[in-house]
Amino acid sequence: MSAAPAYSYLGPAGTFTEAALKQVPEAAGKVWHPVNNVGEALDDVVTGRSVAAMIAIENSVEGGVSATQDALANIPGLRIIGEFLVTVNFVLVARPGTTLADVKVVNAHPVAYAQTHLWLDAQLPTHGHIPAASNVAAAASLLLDKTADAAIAPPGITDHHDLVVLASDIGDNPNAQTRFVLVSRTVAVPEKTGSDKTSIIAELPDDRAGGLLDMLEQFATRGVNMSLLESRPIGDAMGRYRFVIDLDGHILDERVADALLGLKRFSPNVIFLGSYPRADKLEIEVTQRYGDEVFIEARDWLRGLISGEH
Ligand SMILES: O=C(O)C(=O)Cc1ccccc1
Repeated sequence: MSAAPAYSYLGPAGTFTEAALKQVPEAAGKVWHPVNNVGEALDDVVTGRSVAAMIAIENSVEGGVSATQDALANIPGLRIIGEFLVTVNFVLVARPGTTLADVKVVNAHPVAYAQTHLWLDAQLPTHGHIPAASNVAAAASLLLDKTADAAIAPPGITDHHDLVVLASDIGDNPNAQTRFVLVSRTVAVPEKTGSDKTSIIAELPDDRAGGLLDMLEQFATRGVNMSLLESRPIGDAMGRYRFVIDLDGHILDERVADALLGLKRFSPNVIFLGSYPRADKLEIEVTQRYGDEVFIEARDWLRGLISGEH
């Protein structure tokens, strides 16, 4: 383990991931490791090179970041300890002297590319695409070789590199946001704050009618709202999927704990990724029927019946 606590993030400096890490007060003044991909970031956490890694997990335009969801499903011993939102917009940059008419090939991170395709299709209908490891790596590549003529990058990129902006605000959705999570090694869950989220990944026991409904019912009957439900192929055979789920609430909320117990009773694999404070600070309100007291009273009632107290 490294001497000073370090934090890993998708680099180089200037990425949206770095902007997310800047929102973490505990990371201020610590060593920050720029890495090339999610796997490397999580490997730093597993090996203890870093205490935590910031990784993109979902964006408001494209949905879940599949590389992140798959890595969290496959690497044991990790916990999400926080989430952070970054508003993302993009510029098209090029080497000085390039004009928009010169652009034949665009270097871009696949997620950024997917979020700018309306603009690209309209303005550069015949362009080619070279994928990059990050938004800043895309821009930096322009100064390394001439395989691409332009790159999609965060607006602040010209502070880091001698490039010119050919077009600004090229994102398809001006309000696009990306959700990042801070991931550490498995730790005890933090206290609940009243504004929490719980992330899990679960598999179904077999391929029979109503299996997914069985899973969803665990949450519905306990008043637990889902804010994300996505399927990802397990990868071992065609047609086998796991479900990536975000729940409103904390594992220390009785209704969430009870729903997880219900799920665990029939799912062959429930991965608990963590309960952590929400980025949107939304207070989770539940009707009295799903409050902690009602679950506790019901358990006491059952104990009373068994012990003969009432
Ligand atoms: O953090 C970055 O800048 C990245 O390259 C990943 C990314 C890509 C697109 C939107 C948000 C994050």
